[in-house]
Amino acid sequence: MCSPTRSDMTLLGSRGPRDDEMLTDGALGIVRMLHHKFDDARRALLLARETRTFGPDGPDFLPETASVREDDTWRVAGAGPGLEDRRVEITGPVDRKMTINAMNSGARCWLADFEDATSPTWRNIVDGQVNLHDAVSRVIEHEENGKTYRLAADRELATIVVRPRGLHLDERHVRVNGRPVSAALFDFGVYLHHNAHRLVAQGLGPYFYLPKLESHLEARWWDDVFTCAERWAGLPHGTIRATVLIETLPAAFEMEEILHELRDHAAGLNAGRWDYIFSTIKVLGAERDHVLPDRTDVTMSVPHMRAYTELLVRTCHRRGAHAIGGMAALIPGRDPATNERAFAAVRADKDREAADGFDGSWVAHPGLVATCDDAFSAVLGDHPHQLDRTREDVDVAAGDLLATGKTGGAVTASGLRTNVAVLLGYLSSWLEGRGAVAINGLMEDAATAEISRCQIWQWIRHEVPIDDGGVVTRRLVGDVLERELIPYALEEGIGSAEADARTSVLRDLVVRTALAEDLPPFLTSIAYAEHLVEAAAR
Ligand SMILES: CC(=O)SCCNC(=O)CCNC(=O)[C@H](O)C(C)(C)COP(=O)(O)OP(=O)(O)OC[C@H]1O[C@@H](n2cnc3c(N)ncnc32)[C@H](O)[C@@H]1OP(=O)(O)O
Ligand SMILES: O=CC(=O)O
Ligand SMILES: [Mg+2]
Repeated sequence: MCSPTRSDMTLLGSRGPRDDEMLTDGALGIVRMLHHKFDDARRALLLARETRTFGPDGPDFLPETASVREDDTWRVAGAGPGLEDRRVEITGPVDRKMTINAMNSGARCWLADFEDATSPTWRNIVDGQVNLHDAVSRVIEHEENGKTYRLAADRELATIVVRPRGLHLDERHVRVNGRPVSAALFDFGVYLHHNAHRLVAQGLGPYFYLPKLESHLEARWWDDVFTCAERWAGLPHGTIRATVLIETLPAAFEMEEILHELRDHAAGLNAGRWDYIFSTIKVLGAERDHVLPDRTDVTMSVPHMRAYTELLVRTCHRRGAHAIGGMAALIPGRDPATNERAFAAVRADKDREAADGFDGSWVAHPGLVATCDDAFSAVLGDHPHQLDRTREDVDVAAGDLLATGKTGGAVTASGLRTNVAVLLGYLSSWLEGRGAVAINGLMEDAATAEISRCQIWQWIRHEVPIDDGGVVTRRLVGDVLERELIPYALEEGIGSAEADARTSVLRDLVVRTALAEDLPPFLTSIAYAEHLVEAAAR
């Protein structure tokens, strides 16, 4: 095991008032140890993602792991204490006010998000750890607009499930021998160090959501990380519990294997629908037969999305794991009529999931907790889950997961304009440090922005005809982009240096990530390196 001294470690980010409490020798010691033990393997896994190829029809179930799928005898560890009933989970960034609001929301769990909902500025990341530590210690407070926020004494608080950043992201403000550490290991290690023992003493545990996995080998990597971190921290094996997001197309073909690799630590799987659509376009996008219509037409009831969620429930329940549903993006706002439609749409989404056998689901806003709770309670009653519904009726073949051609819908001029507008709106907010934002009554985050970007790329690549008689070309998108940039220029003052600077950053990011010949794997990797990293860490 590596020594906890950290003479080879450098911190390059700005200092906040409470950093000394978070960036302690103990916290950095575990990050450094994990870096030495696991970062080469992480980089090898990322390389394997780049070089992985699929057959002409796309991914398939792996022949070499058939025995894992066929073996009926193994089960996962399942829910840890405090995770037995997950009928409603709220998600959100680790911002101080939202931490308190999420904990108090009445949801059973809170997905505390360093990933899709967080813009990973160094300050957001370290302050997020401060907020989590204060929340776990039950001392968190916040003042805003004359209101004091504190944890409710009169109701059960949400169980915290932390989502570290994905394997593809570096944390450039922390270096070991000059090399950035993995953002995932940083988020995981610092949280575990500061909170695991206190959580266990509270009758809970260190719980994690694992985002954007692409193979069971990545699950094996995480399992090794957990086992090593448990030993380092003096926690019994299996104290850590993970819920894996099945949110990439290749992972949908390896759900069983992912659970098997993590079986001593696995609590469940989640149907991360937005990244799943993004990944589907990324993996199949070069094939004309797989062109997807406007985002609004890629609903959860189209055949390939349905196959994915049905298989997820069946796989989970066969192995004793919770199946957690995904995010309906509609959120309440100020207009009562719009709200009524949003509540009805979210209710229908949660009703469908509950009827399909999911054990709980996600909401993006405290105003939707009751809607999700009602939908699941109507099916679960007093039972904490429905693991006994084994869904043996489900029979999903590879072709069902790849049946994008049966999606229906259309590519429209309005869908194209929306994709450009959402991408700009999201990027603009992300660059200012907000990783989730409401646009036109919908929650937008890194995953939904990725869909917009990839759809633009896919439609250009295939010169897809649109409803106004035209065809999507780079030139057409360029025109739409210039029109959609006007509000940003107006905000700064047309012709001003600020307007030029803002629009040129946004334009450049869209051009390089959506209009490029080859689709870059992640928008956030490019934008992070160029725009979020503080000067000292570039
Ligand atoms: C694809 C995926 O990965 S989904 C998961 C990742 N995405 C997310 O987690 C998004 C979560 N949702 C959000 O971040 C927010 O709801 C947003 C940004 C979309 C909208 O936030 P706002 O514009 O602040 O909404 P709104 O003004 O209606 O909020 C009302 C109150 O609810 C709070 N609130 C809203 N959403 C949340 C949330 N998810 N968690 C906790 N509190 C919340 C606000 O802080 C505000 O509190 P206040 O009244 O005390 O000031
Ligand atoms: O993380 C969730 C998703 O839908 O993406
Ligand atoms: Mg996601």
